[in-house]
Amino acid sequence: MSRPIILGIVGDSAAGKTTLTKGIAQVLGPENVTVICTDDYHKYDRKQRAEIGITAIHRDCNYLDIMQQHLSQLRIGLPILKPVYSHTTGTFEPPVYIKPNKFVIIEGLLGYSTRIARESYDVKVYLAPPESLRATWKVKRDTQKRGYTEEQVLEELKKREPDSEEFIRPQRQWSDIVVSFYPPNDDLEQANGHLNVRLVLRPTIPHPDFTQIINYGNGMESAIRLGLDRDMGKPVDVLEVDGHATLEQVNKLEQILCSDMPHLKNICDREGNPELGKVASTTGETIQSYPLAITQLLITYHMLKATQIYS
Ligand SMILES: Nc1ncnc2c1ncn2[C@@H]1O[C@H](COP(=O)(O)OP(=O)(O)OP(=O)(O)O)[C@@H](O)[C@H]1O
Ligand SMILES: O=C(CO)[C@H](O)[C@H](O)COP(=O)(O)O
Repeated sequence: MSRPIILGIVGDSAAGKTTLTKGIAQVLGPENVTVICTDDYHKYDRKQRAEIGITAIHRDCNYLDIMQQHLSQLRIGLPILKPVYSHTTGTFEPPVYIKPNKFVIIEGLLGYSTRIARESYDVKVYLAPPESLRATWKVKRDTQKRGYTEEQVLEELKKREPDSEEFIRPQRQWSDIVVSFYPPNDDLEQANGHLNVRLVLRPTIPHPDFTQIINYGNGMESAIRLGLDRDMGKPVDVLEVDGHATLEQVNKLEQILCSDMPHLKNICDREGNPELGKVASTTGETIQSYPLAITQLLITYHMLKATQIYS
C-alpha cells in the first residue's frame, strides 16, 4: 500500500505556519494535499483554559497521545477521525473523517514534542521569526480574526512566555529546516512587507547543492548568501535571501532547485504559478515575496524528493 509523504510545520502561535502551509499546498496542488492543524488536539476549550489557568501551548493542554496515534495512522495511509477546534467560537465541533491524500501537512504548536510523532514526518520545518515580529503578527491576526482585543493578546503572550520556553522552542532542535522571516535592519515599517528569510539547513536531509551561489558575483552575494553556522550547538548551512533580491538573482537560485528536480520545473515557472510567494503585507495589500517563494520551493523540493526516495 502506498503511503503519503508527511511534512511537519511547527512553531509558536502566529509564527506563520498556516501562511506557509497554504503556500506549499498551493504549489503541490490543493487536491493532492491534506492539511491538519494540531490545534484540534487541544484538551480544553477557551473558557475551560481560562478557568483552569492553563495556556493552549502547555503539553498538558493537548491530547499529544492521540495526536501521535493519528500521525502514525496517517503515515501508513490510514484514515483518522479528527477532533475539531474552532478558533471562531473557541469551542469544539463534531469530529471529521479524514483520509490522507498523497501529501499531508501537519501544522501546529507541539508537533515534534514526542518521539513517536517525530518519527512520522518525512520533512520537518520549524518557524522562528523574531519574537517582536511574531507579536505584531499575533496581535493583528487575533484582533482581526479571533475576537480578541490588543491588550488581551499582549497579556496572553506574556502569560505564555514560560510555556513557549519550555514546550515550543526546544522543538527547533528536531527540525530539518528552520525558517525565519525577518525585517531588514529590524525595521518592519521600512520593510514595507518585503521581509528577508534566513533558512537554517541541517544535514539531517540532503539539501540541493547551493555552493555555486558563492561564486555568482554581480551583487548576488549581498542579496543571497550562503554560510556555515551552528544552530543549537550543531553545525548547519545557512541560506539567506533578502526581500530586495532581484528576479534575476532569485531565478538563478530557483534553477539550482529545479535542475535537480525535474518535477519542480513546472512549479518554478512564474507565469504558470502566479501565486508563488504571494502574501498579504502588514498594510493588507498582496505582495510577491521572493524569500517566501524560495522557501516554498525548497520545502516542495524536499517533499518531491521524499516521494522519489519512498517509491
Ligand atoms: N511570511 C509572512 N509574511 C508576511 N506576513 C506573514 C507571514 N507569515 C505570517 N504572516 C502574518 O502573520 C499572521 C499569523 O500567521 P499564521 O496564521 O500563518 O500563523 P500560525 O503560526 O499559523 O498561527 P497559529 O498557530 O496561532 O494559528 C498572518 O495572519 C499574517 O498576517
Ligand atoms: O496558540 C494558538 C494557536 O493557534 C491559539 O491561541 C490556541 O490554539 C487557542 O485558540 P484560541 O485563542 O482561538 O482559543
